[in-house]
Amino acid sequence: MMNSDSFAGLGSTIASLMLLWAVCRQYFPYQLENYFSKYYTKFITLIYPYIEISFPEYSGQRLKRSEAYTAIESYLSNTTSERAKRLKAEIGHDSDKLILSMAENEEITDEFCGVKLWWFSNKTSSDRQTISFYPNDDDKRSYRLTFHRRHRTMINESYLPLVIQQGKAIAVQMRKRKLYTNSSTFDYNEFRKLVWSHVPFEHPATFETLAMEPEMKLEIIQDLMKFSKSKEYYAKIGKPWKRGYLLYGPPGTGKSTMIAAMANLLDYDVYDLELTAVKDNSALRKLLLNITSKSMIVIEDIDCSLDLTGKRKAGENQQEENKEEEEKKKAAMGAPPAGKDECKVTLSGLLNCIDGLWSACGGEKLIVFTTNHIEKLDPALIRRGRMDKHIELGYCGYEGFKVLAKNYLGVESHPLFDSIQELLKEKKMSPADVAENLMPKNESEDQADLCLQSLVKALKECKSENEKVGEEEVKEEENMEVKTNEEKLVNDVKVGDDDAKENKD
Ligand SMILES: Nc1ncnc2c1ncn2[C@@H]1O[C@H](COP(=O)(O)OP(=O)(O)OP(=O)(O)O)[C@@H](O)[C@H]1O
Ligand SMILES: [Mg+2]
Repeated sequence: MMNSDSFAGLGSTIASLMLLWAVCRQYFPYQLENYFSKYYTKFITLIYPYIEISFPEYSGQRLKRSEAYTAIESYLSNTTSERAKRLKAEIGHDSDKLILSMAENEEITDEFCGVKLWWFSNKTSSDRQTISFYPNDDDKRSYRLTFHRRHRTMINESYLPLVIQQGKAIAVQMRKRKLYTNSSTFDYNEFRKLVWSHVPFEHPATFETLAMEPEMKLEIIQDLMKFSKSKEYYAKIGKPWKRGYLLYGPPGTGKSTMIAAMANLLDYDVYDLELTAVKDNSALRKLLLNITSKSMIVIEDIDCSLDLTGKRKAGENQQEENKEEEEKKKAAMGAPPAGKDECKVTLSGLLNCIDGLWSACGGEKLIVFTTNHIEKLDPALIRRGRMDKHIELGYCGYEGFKVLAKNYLGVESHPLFDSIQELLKEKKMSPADVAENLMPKNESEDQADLCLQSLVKALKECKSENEKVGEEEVKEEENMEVKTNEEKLVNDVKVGDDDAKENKD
């Protein structure tokens, strides 16, 4: 086997030959050029007995990172630390250990069954000048494997499958769970472009610390565990391996906390999708394609994220017309056109991503929506099959209170528990408010007594369900009244406009 020096020597000889050929070829007629080109390739193959395989990070339209590249990256990060001379360092899974991996444009050797191989981490940068705080999107990375052609079969059939398999296993081992968010980065060409950025996922919530009825908790845990073990089942019934959860209920009832508990239970990454920051349906598709397996896609407050309901309602045309008229008026006054940067994700685009053909990409994943107003959502968005499980998170019950008392005060029984149980039957307080009352205010010893007393006081002052329902009805009536008045006003203005037009005619 050649050593590194002779390998480099051979490389430079070939480079010189190629240069010579490039200079000479312009003096040949094309028939001769074809002839020589054929023999030139044969000649190079004859004297250069090595095979090179390239594994680019992205291929085609850069839609999805190559799985082979990711696996090789993990494999090499494990094997390179002793061999490479230039390394990059990153904090590892438990945040106190550095993981070293091969730097860009660095070469290392590996050995398999006595055969020597070379791995080269290649990075080419675009010549385009961009001003950005983020890594250049046009950098092209790849790994190149070089080996002697006599080992072709062994490398293809044994070594590469082993590298991929070991790489995947290492990736799972070293995996540090992440919380992703879609933020926009400046891009010279497209002006705005979306990428996922991430931080380590460190939310400590678990189902144990979650305040809710024990039967409901158990049912959700069982459902999640069953889902995570059902790869074959989903394949058998011909369904993508995904499950939709809709969490709904008043503010502070634990929807976001439950998402964290679900992610911690299943050991999933969380992709917090901010729909309003997504440019259009194809940007959404691209984002979702870059979500890996074992992930949760979360859209919080889906009713506020987009006007997903309004698009289908009658009267939409009227609204659009009004909008257009307003725009025209603004333009006449010299104002810049609005909505240039507006989010154009549509309901059908979102539905398509949730369970269209694209939804099968990426494997095991949960899609979770949260809302305070389930009644505002389009039925198509939350129908069973799309959002398979609807979970209502309600006001704090006695069982939930007991969990919170144990979490916050470390008490499992207390003389005040009975009166709290009675009060919780009629008063409607969110777990967030209960938790706030149970939070020790200082470090004195009788904190449990004080906190429970303060909770009893707060519960007595809190409104009962009937009062709350009555209040909501009044609010709704008020809203309706405001709406009707607004509509009347718009109509009056329109009628006035029409009259003026007619008079003019
Ligand atoms: N069921 C619960 N179990 C334990 N803690 C809870 C629960 N509900 C709320 N909390 C506490 O209250 C805080 C707020 O809860 P959370 O953010 O999960 O509510 P939410 O339902 O997502 O509210 P919103 O609808 O306003 O987003 C949390 O930090 C958590 O400490
Ligand atoms: Mg929330």
